[in-house]
Parts: sequence; structure tokens; C-alpha cells
Amino acid sequence: MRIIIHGTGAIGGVVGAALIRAGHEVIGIARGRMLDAIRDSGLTMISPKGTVTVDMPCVAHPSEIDFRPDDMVLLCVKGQDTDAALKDLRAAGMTDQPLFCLQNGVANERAALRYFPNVHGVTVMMPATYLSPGEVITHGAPCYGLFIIGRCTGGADAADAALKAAFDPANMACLQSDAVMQSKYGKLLMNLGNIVDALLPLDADRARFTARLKSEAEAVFAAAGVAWEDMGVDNPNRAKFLKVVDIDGVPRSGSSTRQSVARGAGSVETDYLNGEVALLGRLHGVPAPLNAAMAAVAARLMVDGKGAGGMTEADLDAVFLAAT
Ligand SMILES: NC(=O)C1=CN([C@@H]2O[C@H](COP(=O)(O)OP(=O)(O)OC[C@H]3O[C@@H](n4cnc5c(N)ncnc54)[C@H](OP(=O)(O)O)[C@@H]3O)[C@@H](O)[C@H]2O)C=CC1
Ligand SMILES: CC(C)(CO)C(=O)C(=O)O
Repeated sequence: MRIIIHGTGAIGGVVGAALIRAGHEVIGIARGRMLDAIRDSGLTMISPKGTVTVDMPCVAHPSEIDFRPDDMVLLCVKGQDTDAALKDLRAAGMTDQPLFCLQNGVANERAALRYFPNVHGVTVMMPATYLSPGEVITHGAPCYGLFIIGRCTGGADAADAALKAAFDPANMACLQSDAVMQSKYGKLLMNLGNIVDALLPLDADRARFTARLKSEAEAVFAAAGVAWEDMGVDNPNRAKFLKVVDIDGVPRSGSSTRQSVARGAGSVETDYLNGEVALLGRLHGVPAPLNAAMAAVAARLMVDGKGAGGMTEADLDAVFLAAT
């Protein structure tokens, strides 16, 4: 089995490095300074277990890969980059190989089913950061991360068993689920605070904002008949496999959305997180003004090109007040 990782940032980088360390054949698809750095000096992964550097064969585009029947593809780009990545994979010759979406949100699997028949969801519980080109970190212990996997349409099959067999010995706890999208909807509730984390200074009180976004989303899910599994700290598998621990000298740098803003990535995933709630609300006639407002604020942030932490709690209070 060969494992192709599309998007070697925080998640793809840690997963790729861990799989290579465990002896797997991995090919990364990377771009920009990350691609140059990996080609020049390898990929360095920092974790609570220490620092390792691996050689990761990388290509700049799927068209450079001769797809084989025994390939599996791990999609690790942010939601806003999914459609382009999927089209590139199809044009490059990928057909019915298993595609695993290691992504937040619930829209990626549906997008992938438009192009491919063999689509699997992955709920990613891993506090990872793209530190600099060629360098990623996970603050997860005792495992680097916890992954819930299964066919996105329900059930689990031989491809899920094969991914589990690769992940578990690579210190990435992997649990098969017959209803993986339920855990992904539960994870989505946690990610509604990503944009709040990106907007506010690090010492601000985020909880009162994220609680309101979450409760609005729960009402939308109820109206839409969406079942979800709580993936928060009370989830029994969290305590067993994954704690966020300190690593000397490298503080956890915030949510994946904050990381995008801080890195000047030029786009954020909010339309596929809070925007998913706004979409579902509109489809089911349930208002979701707070989540819709967060998607709009994120879009504005990209236009204005402002950095992370540039909004005060009072600014955000005003946005919430205007939205309701
Ligand atoms: N980071 C975390 O702690 C967690 C993240 N997640 C989820 O995992 C997913 C991945 O997030 P994360 O790893 O943080 O994101 P990153 O931005 O760190 O990594 C994504 C990488 O994919 C690259 N990329 C995007 N499109 C292409 C393309 N067409 N060709 C080649 N490379 C491409 C990006 O390049 P560029 O930088 O140039 O855009 C970037 O290097 C997201 O859905 C996120 O929400 C889930 C749990 C935790
Ligand atoms: C839950 C959280 C915030 C963990 O880092 C995450 O999933 C993300 O950063 O996108």
C-alpha cells in the first residue's frame, strides 16, 4: 500500500512524518515554500516524544504521480482548497482508490463523492501546527492524535481496516466507526470557535462567544435531523488517547483558522465551518445569524488583510448584537 498525502501542512505533515517513521511508503503533494523546504532539508516533526526529521518524497502536483490500484489518498488541505484538489486528483488518473478526508467540517466528503466512489470520513483530533516551511508540531500525547474513520455513507470496510493498521503502530490512535459523520458533526460544533480564536487576542475570553455559536448550531442540527456525537473533552476516547500537553519553548499556537490568519495564508476555512451552519439553517428555515455573521467577518478579514487577534471583545460583542 502506498499512501499519498495531499496537503503537507500541519495535519498532513505530522501524519506523513509519523507514517514514514513507521516504515510506510508515503508521497506528499505540497506547494510553495513547504515543498521547497521538504525537498531541501526533509520534514521535521516536533512532538512530546521529541523531534525527528524524515525524508518525504514530494511532488508539486498530482499529475506527477502514476496512480496505482494499491494507493490510498489522504486529503489534508483546508476545506476551501478541496474542490481544486479533487479535480486535480481526478485529472491525474485517480479513480476508485480510497480517499480519506482528514479535514474539519462535513462538506468535503460530499464534494469528493461528486468525483470519486470510495470516500471515507476522518474526524481529526490532533493539535497540530504548521510552524514554518519544513517544520510541523503536534502537542498530542500519549498519541500524536486520535482519528475516527469510516465510509462517509456509513459502515467501515477493508480500506478503513488498512488505514487503522497503518495509523495505530505510528502512534496515531485510530477507531473505526459505522457512523463517522456523526463524530464529524460533533467536531464541527467544536470548530465554530476557530474564527473567534483567530479574531481575538490570546488572553481574551472566547468561551462566551463560542457557546452562543454552538447553541445556535445545535438548534439548527435538531431542526435538520442531524445526529452528532460529542467530541469534546468528555468523550471517553479523548482521555484515553489524547491530551494537549506543553512542549518546552513551543506554545500551542491556536486553532487551525488562527494559524491560517497568522501565516497570511490568504484564505480561511470559515465558510465550511460556521458557513455550514448558516447553510443548513437556511435550508431548514432556522435562523443562524451568529454563525452567518462569523462567516461574513472572516471574509472581511481576508479582504482587509488584517492579522490574528486584531479584534477586541467589545468589537465582537457589537458584531453579535448587530446580527441578532
Ligand atoms: N491544525 C490542526 O490542529 C487541525 C486541523 N484540522 C483540519 O485539518 C485540515 C488541514 O488543516 P491544517 O493541516 O491545519 O492546514 P494547513 O494549512 O497547515 O495545511 C494544508 C496544506 O495544504 C496545502 N495545499 C492546499 N492546496 C494545495 C494544493 N492544491 N496543492 C498542494 N498543496 C496544497 C497548503 O498550502 P498553503 O499553505 O500554500 O495554502 C498547506 O500547506 C483542515 O480541514 C483543518 O480544519 C483538524 C484538526 C486539527
Ligand atoms: C479543535 C481544534 C481547535 C484543535 O486545534 C481544531 O480542530 C482546529 O484547530 O481546527
